[in-house]
Amino acid sequence: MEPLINENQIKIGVLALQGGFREHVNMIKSIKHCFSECENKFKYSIIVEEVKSVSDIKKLNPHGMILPGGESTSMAIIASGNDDENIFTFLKDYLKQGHFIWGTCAGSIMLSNKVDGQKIGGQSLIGGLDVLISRNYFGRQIDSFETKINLNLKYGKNNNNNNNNININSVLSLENFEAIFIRAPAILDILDKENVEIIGDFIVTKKDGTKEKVITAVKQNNIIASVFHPELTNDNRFHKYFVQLVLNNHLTKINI
Ligand SMILES: NC(=O)CC[C@H](N)C(=O)O
Repeated sequence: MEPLINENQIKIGVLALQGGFREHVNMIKSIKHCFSECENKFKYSIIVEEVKSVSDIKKLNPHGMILPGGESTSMAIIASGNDDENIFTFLKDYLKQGHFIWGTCAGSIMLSNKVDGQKIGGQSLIGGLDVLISRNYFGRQIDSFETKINLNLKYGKNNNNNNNNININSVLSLENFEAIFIRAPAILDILDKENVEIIGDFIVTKKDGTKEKVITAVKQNNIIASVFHPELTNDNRFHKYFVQLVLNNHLTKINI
């Protein structure tokens, strides 16, 4: 018998090769439901699963994916050592199909087109995000820190369907968001100024007392990157924002 398919579901896959994937799964689980912003509000339940291989991803068929923090070099090695298809290659295609991917910390490095401080000999990347990222900008593990930052989470310009009532220009402003930086990267340069939107930055006081503005979160169409770890706090608003983006994108695709 065919399994019953619940149409009102949004499925999120969390890449579980290495690093802080469980925390993301728990954060998404804490959301439970999201709602379409169309005239007839539909309630969607949220399914989240760890995925370790291309066949896991194909089986789940997620509407959106999260790449956790950890160690981007280790994840690249694990991804290429699998007998299965290479996950990074698969995720490049997944992005091209217009699905959303959110990378946190190591995840944001893997999504970047240009990486400063790569391991010797280079490291394989998924790419797609047109920024220059510095892999260990804030130093070593011992230099990890927490701070409050402001975020302006944008719903974006990648919506060409006017039939739904999603307000694509709306911005969710989060003040004093607890941001945890662990061997964190920083986005040093935006290479495609037209398409990459800055959704988070803050002023760092460097060891010599000078101040510098660093970019901590960006959006480029269906790619979200944050260099800090919202999954390690008790605040699920960034995760809610991501789920809402994924749902809006899904509604655009099915033309609601
Ligand atoms: N917490 C993290 O994800 C650190 C990322 C690490 N700097 C890397 O290169 O992968």
